[in-house]
Amino acid sequence: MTETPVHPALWPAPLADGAVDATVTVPGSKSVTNRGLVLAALAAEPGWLRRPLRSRDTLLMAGALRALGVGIEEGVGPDGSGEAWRVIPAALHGHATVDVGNAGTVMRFLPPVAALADGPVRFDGDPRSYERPLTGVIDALRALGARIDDDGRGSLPMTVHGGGALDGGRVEIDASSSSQFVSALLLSAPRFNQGVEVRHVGATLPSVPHIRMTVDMLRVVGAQVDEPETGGEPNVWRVSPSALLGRDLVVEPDLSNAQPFLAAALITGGRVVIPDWPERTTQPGDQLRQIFTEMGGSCELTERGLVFTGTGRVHGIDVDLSEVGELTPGIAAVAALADSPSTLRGVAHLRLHETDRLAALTKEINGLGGEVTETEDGLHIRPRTLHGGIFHTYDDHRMATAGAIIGLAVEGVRIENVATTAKTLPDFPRMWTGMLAGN
Ligand SMILES: O=C(O)C1=C[C@@H](OP(=O)(O)O)[C@@H](O)[C@H](O)C1
Ligand SMILES: C=C(OP(=O)(O)O)C(=O)O
Repeated sequence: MTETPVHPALWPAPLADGAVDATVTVPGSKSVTNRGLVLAALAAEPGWLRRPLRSRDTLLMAGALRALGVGIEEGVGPDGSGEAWRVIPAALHGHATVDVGNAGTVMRFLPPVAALADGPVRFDGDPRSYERPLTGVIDALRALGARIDDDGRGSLPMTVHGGGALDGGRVEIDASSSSQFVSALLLSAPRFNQGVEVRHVGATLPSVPHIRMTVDMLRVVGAQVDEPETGGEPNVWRVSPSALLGRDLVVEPDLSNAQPFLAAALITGGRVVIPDWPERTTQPGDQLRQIFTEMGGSCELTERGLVFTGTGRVHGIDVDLSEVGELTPGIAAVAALADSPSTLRGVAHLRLHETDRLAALTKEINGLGGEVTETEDGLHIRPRTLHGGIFHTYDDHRMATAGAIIGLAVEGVRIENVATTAKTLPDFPRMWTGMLAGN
């Protein structure tokens, strides 16, 4: 978290005037869309990405790949249904510039791709991107044969001097500050001359389901991956060199972006249906079924999608969120409205996300009269009667949606810069008012 920003745009978060009852169609997953784009760009033949998320993070990814020479065209999928991107791989060229914005997936997943380009690729982004950890990727790529000029900072801005190919091989990294370091190396590894063996040597590893998502998606495009969860050595992933297939991939709804809508049902004692909730998924948001059930709701996976129902009673929770860190802001918001205290653990690395999320949540919930304290690796939240006020977002999409959740139950909450939700959910304000209108 940097200094409290001054922003003219204050969005009055709507107060719920009863139990919500709505069906909310949630756009595609950011994490799946950006992995899908990278894998399709590295494939040996064209592929399709259907129902991709179109938000700041994914448009930055598409724009960067186009700058490297990849064709990404608008179209309908091969079966004629649904919006789609057709991805046409090409020889990756250098002398390009990549704007990462504040997208972790772009700033981590693309430097290995740039190492395969045939010239320099300059990476730059929002001021916050300079502060987010990147050394794991930079050091690993150097060890695998890449030349990177970062002026010794270990962070953005930097230039990757693509050599047209990369040796690859064995590398040790400390991914305790971001699972995306591991995902980044694995995603491009089929194109490294020797593939890769990544060994994580740090004390902790956050967001493991996101690494599982990387492995699953690599396998879908034909890559051979050895990994801990299917009998491999703990903390070691191996990807063999191979050509990748061009696939027709349908992107699942973003389950982490379903969170505020599920929270609305939980808090108001209402019901929200999320169509197309996958039966099996590596998305961490799937764990909301369990977490929000423990906090007082109930859910059922039906043909219509996930039906989530609340009673209006919300319980506190003691939970380790290390696997699902990106759900923390929404869970903290619900916990602030609960009937008992909560402890959220295992998420120290959130201090280096879009903003310092632990500091930001503490400051903003306490600014509304709450009692949140930071612990070494999370938050302790004692519910208090909250009052209205400005909820600052620090350019963090999940801070904005967390404020909206609180605003359902607390009159007079105004969200500063709700437009920051465009990072992953550009239509959030309209979707939110639509849900409250019962659409
Ligand atoms: O690989 C991914 O798509 C993501 C991994 C996680 O990052 P960290 O491991 O840095 O928490 C998650 O928080 C982020 O929203 C998306
Ligand atoms: C941490 C997040 O994003 P990023 O991909 O930028 O790391 C997030 O979406 O909560």
